Amino acid sequence: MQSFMIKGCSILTMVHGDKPFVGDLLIEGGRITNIATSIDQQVDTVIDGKDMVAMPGLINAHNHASMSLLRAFSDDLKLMDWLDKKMLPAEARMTKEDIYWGTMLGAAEMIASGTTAFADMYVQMDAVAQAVVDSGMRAALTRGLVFLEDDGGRRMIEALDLIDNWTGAGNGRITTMLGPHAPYTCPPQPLTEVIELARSRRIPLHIHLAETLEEVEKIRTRYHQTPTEYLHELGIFSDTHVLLAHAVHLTTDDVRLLRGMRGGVSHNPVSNLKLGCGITPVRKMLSQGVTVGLGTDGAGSATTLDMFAEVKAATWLQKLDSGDPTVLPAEQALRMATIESAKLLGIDAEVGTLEVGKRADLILIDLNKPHLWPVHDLYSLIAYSATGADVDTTIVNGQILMRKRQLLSMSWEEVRREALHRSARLVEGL
Ligand SMILES: N[C@@H](CCSC[C@H]1O[C@@H](n2cnc3c(=O)[nH]cnc32)[C@H](O)[C@@H]1O)C(=O)O
Ligand SMILES: [Zn+2]
Repeated sequence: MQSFMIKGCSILTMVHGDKPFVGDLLIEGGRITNIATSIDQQVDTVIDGKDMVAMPGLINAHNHASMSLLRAFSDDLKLMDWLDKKMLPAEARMTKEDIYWGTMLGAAEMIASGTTAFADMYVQMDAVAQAVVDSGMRAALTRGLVFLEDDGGRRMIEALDLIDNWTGAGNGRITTMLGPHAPYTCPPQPLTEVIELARSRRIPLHIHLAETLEEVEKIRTRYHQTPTEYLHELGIFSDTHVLLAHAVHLTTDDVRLLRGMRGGVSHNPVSNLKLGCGITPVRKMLSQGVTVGLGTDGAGSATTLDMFAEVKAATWLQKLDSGDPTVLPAEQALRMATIESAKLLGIDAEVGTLEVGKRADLILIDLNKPHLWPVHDLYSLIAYSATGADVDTTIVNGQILMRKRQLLSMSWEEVRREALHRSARLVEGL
């Protein structure tokens, strides 16, 4: 594995309390081995960090990467119409190869916009995992489990196959979870079985929660509970690491049920805004000590996987909701997109900050642009002015996946061609 040094860049470690400074970063054997104002050491490659900001790669805590094939195909619909009338019929046509190339398209977009790791819930997970290995990204993968009809246990078998066959693949870049899809697609009995299995095998869980008012009504009619109470009563928060996606419609009492939980919430503000879902009670969650990270959801709904957009939307929404521009300041919003999301994926010991000993998952942002000049407060500049297109270099596990905006782990021409003809077939007539 190559050793290399990034010289003379502004460094945002994203370690709480660290101040930005100009210095060098040394990467050897896939890990960060030194960070200092000046490092004198022979390396294979030196990257000039002039006008660059180095920071941890962004971590997308909730995605369905392969849905990138369905980007901009059915926007401006209600969530349940979008899902039932458009997504599910298109997804029913997806082959393993479609899902591989859809995930490659998602990975291309993520790498090109500075995301180094993501949590994904989908089907045909061998194809997703292979795309993660090939693209060089890091991912926490789940086979989504919908229990609306008897499938003879097929989905569960696939979920466990993913865990048995792919955990640790790609030099440890792949981790796995169990993914009961949502309270409205998982009745009590199978959901209890999944929770028990997760507890006994110490497997983390990934589940959608309380995304729409429609869901809240459905669960109230069926079980006379809120979606959060439903999960709580089945014991989901007692011992297991749980990644909750959305968690928009939570009462104050619901938020209290999350206190002390392992894992936390992936807040997906762009998707919530676009689908008109509501405003997630992020401030209440934070005040109860709940970990809140950021995610995009699939490009089929969010239409973009650019985590810089999530950072902006997250902080703006809380400022608007509270009428107080001091809440969720830039630095905190950026921490949500890095180390807090890393905690949700259970990989914060390895990534999420720039620290000696951690895996080298980092990005360089090019400041030599009119909208990123001059530099006063770097956190503000990155949170409020930068977009994914300003990322110059993306590194995962010490491997350079994009340099000077050229994707290196895949052929963009090939991904582009495959995505085009496959997506056309998926949506034909829908
Ligand atoms: N349909 C599969 C399970 C797939 S899990 C992932 C599912 O999540 C769906 N999905 C994507 N975004 C959202 C969302 O925001 N809320 C709810 N479901 C979503 C997506 O369309 C996909 O079908 C089965 O029956 O085996
Ligand atoms: Zn989702």
